[in-house]
Amino acid sequence: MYVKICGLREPGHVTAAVEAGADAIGFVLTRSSRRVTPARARELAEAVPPHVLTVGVFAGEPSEEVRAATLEAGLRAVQLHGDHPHEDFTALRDLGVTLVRAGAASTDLRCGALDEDLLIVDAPRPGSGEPWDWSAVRGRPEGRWMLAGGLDPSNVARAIAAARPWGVDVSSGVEVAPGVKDPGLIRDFVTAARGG
Ligand SMILES: O=C(O)c1ccccc1NCC(=O)[C@H](O)[C@H](O)COP(=O)(O)O
Repeated sequence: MYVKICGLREPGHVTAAVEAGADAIGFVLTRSSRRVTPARARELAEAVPPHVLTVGVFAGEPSEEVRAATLEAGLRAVQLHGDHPHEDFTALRDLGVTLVRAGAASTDLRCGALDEDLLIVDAPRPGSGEPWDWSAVRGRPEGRWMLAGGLDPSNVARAIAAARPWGVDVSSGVEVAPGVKDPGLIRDFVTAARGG
């Protein structure tokens, strides 16, 4: 099970995610209480080993802004939320990073439909921690897709059983306060996602 921990802001939490065995870690570079600057994302990402994907999270910014922030932060992946058109993915392809499309269950559920490499099927309000009916997408998404939205260590196994995703993505569910991650919850989430 591929596991992404999103919205990291502190070096100790990045270390906790890497040591717990996360496959990807996300830095929010869009409007959010979890937002970090590209310079801060670079500092945080510098200690991350090459096998872990470092992801910049965006929502609605023009592709030139996404490109500039991704290069400044030195990240290995771009995650676009919202109604980004196909052209935005095409425009970012030459960056040579992994392209991730994120949207609610009402969007096109075929991974690669907009030439993205990975798909995240999320709650209507990304990063809100609000659970939704994960079983509603069971059997519908195609390709490499992650389930997100309201997951936490106590429900992630049930969510996986309900939706049968390729991977999972979490932010609020490993926090003790809005925007404040907890190393123990990060470890518990990764363990639970992998059936431990
Ligand atoms: O996390 C945010 O604040 C955020 C803001 C705007 C766009 C995307 C955002 N997060 C994207 C993520 O990948 C989250 O991990 C995902 O939406 C799940 O969030 P949660 O329900 O809090 O676990």
